[in-house]
Amino acid sequence: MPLIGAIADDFTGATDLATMLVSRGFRTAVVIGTAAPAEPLDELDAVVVALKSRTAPVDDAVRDSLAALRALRTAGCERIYVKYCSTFDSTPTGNIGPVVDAVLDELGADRAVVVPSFPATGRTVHRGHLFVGDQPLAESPMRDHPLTPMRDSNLLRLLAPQTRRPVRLIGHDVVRAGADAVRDELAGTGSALVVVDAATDADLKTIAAATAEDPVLTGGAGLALGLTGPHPDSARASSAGAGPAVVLAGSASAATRNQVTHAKSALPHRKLDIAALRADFDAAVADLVEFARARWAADPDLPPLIYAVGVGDELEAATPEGATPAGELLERALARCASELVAPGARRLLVAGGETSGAVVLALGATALHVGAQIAPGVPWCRMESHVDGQDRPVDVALKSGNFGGIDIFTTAWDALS
Ligand SMILES: Nc1ncnc2c1ncn2[C@@H]1O[C@H](COP(=O)(O)OP(=O)(O)O)[C@@H](O)[C@H]1O
Ligand SMILES: O=C(O)[C@@H](O)C(=O)COP(=O)(O)O
Repeated sequence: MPLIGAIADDFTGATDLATMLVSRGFRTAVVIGTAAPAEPLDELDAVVVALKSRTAPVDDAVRDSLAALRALRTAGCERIYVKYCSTFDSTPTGNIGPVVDAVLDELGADRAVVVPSFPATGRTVHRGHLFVGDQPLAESPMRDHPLTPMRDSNLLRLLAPQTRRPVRLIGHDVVRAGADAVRDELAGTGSALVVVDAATDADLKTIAAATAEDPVLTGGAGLALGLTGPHPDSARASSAGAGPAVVLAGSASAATRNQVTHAKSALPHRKLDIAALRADFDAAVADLVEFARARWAADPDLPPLIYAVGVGDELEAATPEGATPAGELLERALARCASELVAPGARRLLVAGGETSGAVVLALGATALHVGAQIAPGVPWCRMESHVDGQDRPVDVALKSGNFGGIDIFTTAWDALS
């Protein structure tokens, strides 16, 4: 029976956590929504449920998370890991606090640690303040995220309006005193969500050791660094990696913009045109699909890049009266491009952005992702079975979190497949 059941609030987050769990010795399945894993449960040590709940209305996020929780419990998962973004992406009305509260209530538990820290990707927490590299969260590019602008760096202040429980802090002084000190401090907190400082991998291991008996863990993927599964050699082989490739970049995050701008000098590229999509969605998508197919014909080795924004491009400031919001329109467009490109041959897709990845994978009708080779911290290749136009086709996908990956990831990620 799986030991760990995880509920991830977006698809990039799900594969981020899954690749960490695999590296820590857990044979891990990623399932979409409440789909059952394809593997027999006795061959799994962890199941990660990928939801598209990060920016959903709070009631929907809680409902979907509880459905995932019940499915995981039915599958035999003993501990629950609530995975949210390492930059704590959420709004004042949710969804991190309400989902964690609902999971704790359902399990009859009263407390959970809150650990977004992931030093390998530059996220650290000091006195409850979240840093992205050297910048406090609210001074980082996450300040201007189109869906979840983060305007405060203090996790206690961010979480307080989202939860019914008191929010407390365990600082570095206690963490550096070791797992017993953290465990003692936690024992005295009563019912609470407890933000724990962590700036290094060693801190994450201390917190994981201190919470080894906790039924609920919450955090980014970093906290899983402190978990140890029973199968150290559980990494799966990558797929054959054959077939036409495409990059679909819907993220507006700073790292993705830089990656887009960098890749434009090497890859054939097209920018999504919001006005054209609003004027005639089908025609605008057909144009993008035709572009990609023509580029494959001209040079099968170069993946075309279809993207939303590069460095210096503006986000749409306000949605025109009665129109579909740009974010939703762009997600739908990239999802449709994905299904219309898989049908005629695309077998390798690199998708940038959590919401975008959710839209793409759902449009491709997949029910599970099988984690393969890692491209960068938090970004693995995954194998999935797509179901488009009544046909099943194997596809390799990499779901890249907006802010993850090196500058050249759109041109070099393919090497990890061969
Ligand atoms: N030019 C733009 N104007 C408005 N929204 C945009 C623009 N470009 C991208 N977006 C939207 O921003 C959101 C980015 O979210 P997501 O895909 O989760 O990326 P990230 O992982 O960087 O958060 C998506 O909904 C996307 O459609
Ligand atoms: O924890 C993280 O940073 C990622 O796993 C993640 O959730 C990123 O979200 P997006 O940037 O929206 O892809």
